[in-house]
Amino acid sequence: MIGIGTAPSRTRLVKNLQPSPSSKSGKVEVAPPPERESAPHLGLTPRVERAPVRRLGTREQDLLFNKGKGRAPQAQRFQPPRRPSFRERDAVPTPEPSSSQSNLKPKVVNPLSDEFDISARSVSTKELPKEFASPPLTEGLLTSVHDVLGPDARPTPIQALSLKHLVNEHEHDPARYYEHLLASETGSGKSIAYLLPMLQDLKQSEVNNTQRAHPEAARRAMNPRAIVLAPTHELTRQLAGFAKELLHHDKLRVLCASRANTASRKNVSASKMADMLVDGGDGELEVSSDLVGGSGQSHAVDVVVGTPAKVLELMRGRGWDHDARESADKREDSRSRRKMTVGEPQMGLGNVEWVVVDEADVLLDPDFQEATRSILAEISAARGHPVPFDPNLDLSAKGLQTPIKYPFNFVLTSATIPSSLAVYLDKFHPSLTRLASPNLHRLPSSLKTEHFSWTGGNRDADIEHRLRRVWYEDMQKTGTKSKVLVFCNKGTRVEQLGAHLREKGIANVALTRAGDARKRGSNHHLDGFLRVRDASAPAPAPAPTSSLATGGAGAMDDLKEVPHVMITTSLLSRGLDFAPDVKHVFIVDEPRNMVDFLHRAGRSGRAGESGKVVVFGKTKGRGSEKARVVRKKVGALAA
Ligand SMILES: Nc1ncnc2c1ncn2[C@@H]1O[C@H](COP(=O)(O)OP(=O)(O)OP(=O)(O)O)[C@@H](O)[C@H]1O
Repeated sequence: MIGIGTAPSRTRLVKNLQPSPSSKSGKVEVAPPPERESAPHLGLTPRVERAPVRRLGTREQDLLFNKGKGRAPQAQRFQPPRRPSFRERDAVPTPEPSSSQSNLKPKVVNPLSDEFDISARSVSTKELPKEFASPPLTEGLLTSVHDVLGPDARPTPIQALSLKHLVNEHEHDPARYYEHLLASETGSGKSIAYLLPMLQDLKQSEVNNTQRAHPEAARRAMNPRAIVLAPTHELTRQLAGFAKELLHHDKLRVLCASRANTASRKNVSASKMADMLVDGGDGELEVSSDLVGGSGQSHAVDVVVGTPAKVLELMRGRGWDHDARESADKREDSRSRRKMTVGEPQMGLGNVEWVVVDEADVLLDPDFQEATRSILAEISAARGHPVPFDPNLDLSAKGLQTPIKYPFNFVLTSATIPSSLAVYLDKFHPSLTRLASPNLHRLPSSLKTEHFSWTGGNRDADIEHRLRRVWYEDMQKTGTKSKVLVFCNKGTRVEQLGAHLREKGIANVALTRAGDARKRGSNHHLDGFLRVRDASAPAPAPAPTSSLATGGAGAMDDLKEVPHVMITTSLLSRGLDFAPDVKHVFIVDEPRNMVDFLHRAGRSGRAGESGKVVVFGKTKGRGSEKARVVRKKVGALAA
C-alpha cells in the first residue's frame, strides 16, 4: 500500500546526513571523476587530470569539505563564490594549448557557470556503483541493459548516481515519493538513468501486487502508472523505443502518445488495440474513441510517453483547447474545426506514480511551463492531493513561495540547467535531490571543435565546400562518407540551404517545424540519421530528399543517393540520439546562446563516439568581433 505524505521531511533527512552549504537546497551529489581504468565508457567520463567543474577558493573548500580548524560547515557561513564580471569572462583566451603547455593553461571560465553552478554546492564524493548489477536491478532489466548497451557496458557517472540514489532509495522505501534532478552533459545516458529506476519500480509493484487502482480508473480507457513528458514528438518516439528495448524481459506496456499512425488504425477495435499493446506492438497508436465508453473496458498501459500537448489531449479529451478552437473558427479552418467538439478524456491520472520531465529547462520555460505544470497539478488532484496552481506565475521571480510536494515520484532531467530553472527548483522544490555529472555544462570530451571562417563570398558555397572536404577526408581515412547535421537559426534559411545543396547534387533532408514530414508524426523523416540499435531491423529506407521542407515535390524520384546531410533548426537539437556516423555538426548561424549551442553540438560525440562541431563565423577582419566572442565562449565549454 502506498502512503502519501507520510514520509519524513526530505530536507531534514538531508541536513542530518549531509550538511549543505545552501540552506535552501536538497541533497546534491556530483559524481567524482572516475579513474581511467574503471572508465564506464570512454568519452562519457571526465578526464582524471581535470579538476571538478568549478575551482573552489581555499575558504570555500574549507567550508564545503569541512577542512581546517575543525569547524563544521555551516550553511549560513557559506559565501557564494564571486562571479567573474563580463569583462573578465570576455578576456578569457581560447583554450587550445598543446599538451606540453597544459601546466600553463590559462584559467577558463565556463560561460554557463553563472547559470547553475552545481559544484558550488557539492559536498559528496562517496563511492558509486561501477557496474550494472543484480541487485539492485532485477535480472530481467540487467539482461536488457546488457543486450542494449553491450556485455561490457558500465554505468556512466549520471547512471551510477541514479543507481545509487533512485534505484536504492526505492528499494529501501517504496512507499515514499522522491524528487530528483538528473543533470549531465549531452549523450551521457540520462534516458537510461531515469528509465531503469522507473521501470524497475513499476515492475516490482506489479510483482508485489502493491499497485493501487484508483476508483476513477475504471472509467478511462487507460490509466498509466508513469508519464514521461518530452518537448517534441520525435523525442517521445525515441524515448518510448528506448523504454521498450529495456523491457524485453521484464514486460511492461509502453505507449507513445504521438500524432502518428492514425490513418491506418482509425478503425481498429478496442480489443485489437489492447492486443497490440500487450504484444508489444509498436505502441505508437493514437488512442481512438473506441477505447472509451462502449465496452467500458479499461486497458493496461503502464507508461505513457508524450508531449505536453498530446498528454493534455488524452487527459482532457480531444478539442479541449478553447484558444485553438477559437483561432480555427476565425480562420474558418474546417479541419481544425472538426476538433471543436470536446471528446471524452481517454486517460485517467489516479494511478500515476512517476512523472519524468525530460528536457526540463524547455518544458519549464515560458512557452511550455503552463502546460507542464497543469499536467502535474491535475495528476496531483486526481490522486487526491491537490497542489496550488497559478497559470500566470513567474517561475523565475525571486521571493518566498510555498514549496510543492507532488504525490508521485518526480524526476527532472536536462543537460543544461539555466538559472531560471535553478531558481524555480530552489523555490518550489527545496527538497529535490540534485544529481550531476562533473562534466555538466561542458561539451562531451569526445567532441572536437573547429572554427571555420567565411570566405566573404557565397556562404552556401562555403558550406558546400566544407561538406565536400569532410567527405574527402572520410574517404581517405575510412572509405565511407559520414553524415553531417547542419543547424540554422531559421526555417527559411534551412530551405534555402537545402535548395542550394540539392542544386549542387548533394542530397539532403531539410527539416523545418512546419514541414509536411513532421505532420505525419512518424520518425521516418529522421531515418538514416537516428541511432538504430536492433541489428535485425530492416535497414532504414532512404529519407526523402531535399523537399521535405518545400512541399515534397519529386522527393523519391530525384534521389540520386541516400542523404548524408540533414539541415534543421534547434527543433531537433534536444535529446535526440543521432547515429554514430553523424560525425559532424555544422553550426552555420551564430548560436543564440550557449545553452542552445551545447544542445546542438551535443548531437554528435555521443556515448563516447568521436565527433566534431564546426562553428561558422567571420573570424578575420572587420565585423569579426562577434565570432571571436563566440569562439572564446565555445572554447570555455570544452571538456
Ligand atoms: N552506460 C552506457 N554505456 C554505453 N553507452 C551508453 C550507456 N548509457 C547510455 N548509452 C548510450 O548513449 C547514448 C546517449 O544516451 P541518451 O540519449 O540517454 O543521452 P542523454 O544524456 O539523454 O543525451 P541528451 O542530453 O542529448 O538528451 C545512447 O545511444 C545510449 O544507448
